[in-house]
Amino acid sequence: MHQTRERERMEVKARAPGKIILAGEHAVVHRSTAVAASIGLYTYVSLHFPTDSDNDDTLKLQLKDVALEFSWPVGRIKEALPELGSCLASSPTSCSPETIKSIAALVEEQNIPEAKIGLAAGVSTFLWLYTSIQGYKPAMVVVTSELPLGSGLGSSAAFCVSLSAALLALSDSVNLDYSHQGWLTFEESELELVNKWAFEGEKIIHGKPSGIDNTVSTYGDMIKFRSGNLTLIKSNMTLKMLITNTKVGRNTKALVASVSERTVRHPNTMAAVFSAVDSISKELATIIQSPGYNDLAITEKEERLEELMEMNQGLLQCMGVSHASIETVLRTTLKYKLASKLTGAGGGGCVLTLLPTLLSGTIVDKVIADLESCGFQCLIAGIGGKGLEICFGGSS
Ligand SMILES: Nc1ncnc2c1ncn2[C@@H]1O[C@H](COP(=O)(O)OP(=O)(O)O)[C@@H](O)[C@H]1O
Ligand SMILES: C[C@@](O)(CCOP(=O)(O)O)CC(=O)O
Ligand SMILES: [Mg+2]
Repeated sequence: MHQTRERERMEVKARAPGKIILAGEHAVVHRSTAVAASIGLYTYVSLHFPTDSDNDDTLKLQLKDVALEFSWPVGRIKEALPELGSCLASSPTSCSPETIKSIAALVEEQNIPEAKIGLAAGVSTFLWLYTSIQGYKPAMVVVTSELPLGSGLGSSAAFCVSLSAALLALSDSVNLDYSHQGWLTFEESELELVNKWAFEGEKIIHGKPSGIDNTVSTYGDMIKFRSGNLTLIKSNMTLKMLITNTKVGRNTKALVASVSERTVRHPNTMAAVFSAVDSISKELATIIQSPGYNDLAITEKEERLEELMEMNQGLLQCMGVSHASIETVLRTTLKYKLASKLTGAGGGGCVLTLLPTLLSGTIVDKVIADLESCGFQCLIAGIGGKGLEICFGGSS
């Protein structure tokens, strides 16, 4: 009882990282192996409940990056979603098609500008996760992100993971030390619960997610992932990747669906493509984990990785998810003998380029200048860092 009162006065902030997929995107949806690493760019979700004296009966959502604010009277949510609100936070369930429709009506009432309509899926996911975990309770939720949205760096998963974590942190389903100062990590069983809810959220945004993005965002580091199972990868080499954002917008759900449609049309051929990707991911994981004793061995490992990235890119092209802007990045980096592949869903979005250890800084600067002269945006992010963390603040 005391804990419940304490919780009501808390503010919680959760942060979850984005990711890069080193090999295996799309094929991982069709049960092939993929390798992903978290990156040092985060989405932050803060949550607090109004006090009785605030006399506020609305659920508010602020999406700072896109300058949008939403507000629903909790009575309206209860009326539209009477089947939710029983707060079974400890047992994640899927959102039924009927509930999706009712949620869509609540989102439509908010009149999202046409140019930002891609956000509707994120707002629907928010309403689903919020009501399932916290019920019909007034609150203020604020979201900010260092990740570009809809660019292949897993902003949707970072959103689902940080949101699920903040909601669970102030629920009965987890037992946390609210007096802890600074960032705190969840226990294994709590991470598992967050990851399951985040996966249910990703289903609303991706349609048919593999679960790799929410898993790497939850646990951090580098992982090998296949059919819902993860293996932690202990990297034995320093991997430096240049990330180029083509800034061509695209939508993961549509791209995942287009690969599935191609698979229905050419089942045997696509099975061979997915199987080749599976081998690429496994080989890539083996190389990253194998010891590299000296510069020669490291250069050899990097050359193998480059070849695998090129082969993976070719197979992604076979799946129909490359794009003219991605091809421009590939051509540009090839001028400097550097290998690249798209990362995430493709169709625009981000491209990875391996920067070998012995590559001079001058060349890196030249490639970046060349890519940026095409209108692209380059960044070098830390790979394989922390996963989900939370932090308490507020009036206690
Ligand atoms: N910070 C955020 N605020 C609001 N919605 C978000 C945020 N991050 C992600 N989303 C949702 O996720 C969608 C992008 O997901 P997706 O197409 O899978 O691309 P990616 O995961 O590569 O960024 C956005 O259109 C939006 O609906
Ligand atoms: C294409 C896919 O493999 C990764 C999608 O990543 P992103 O949403 O583009 O960051 C889909 C998935 O695994 O759920
Ligand atoms: Mg996504």
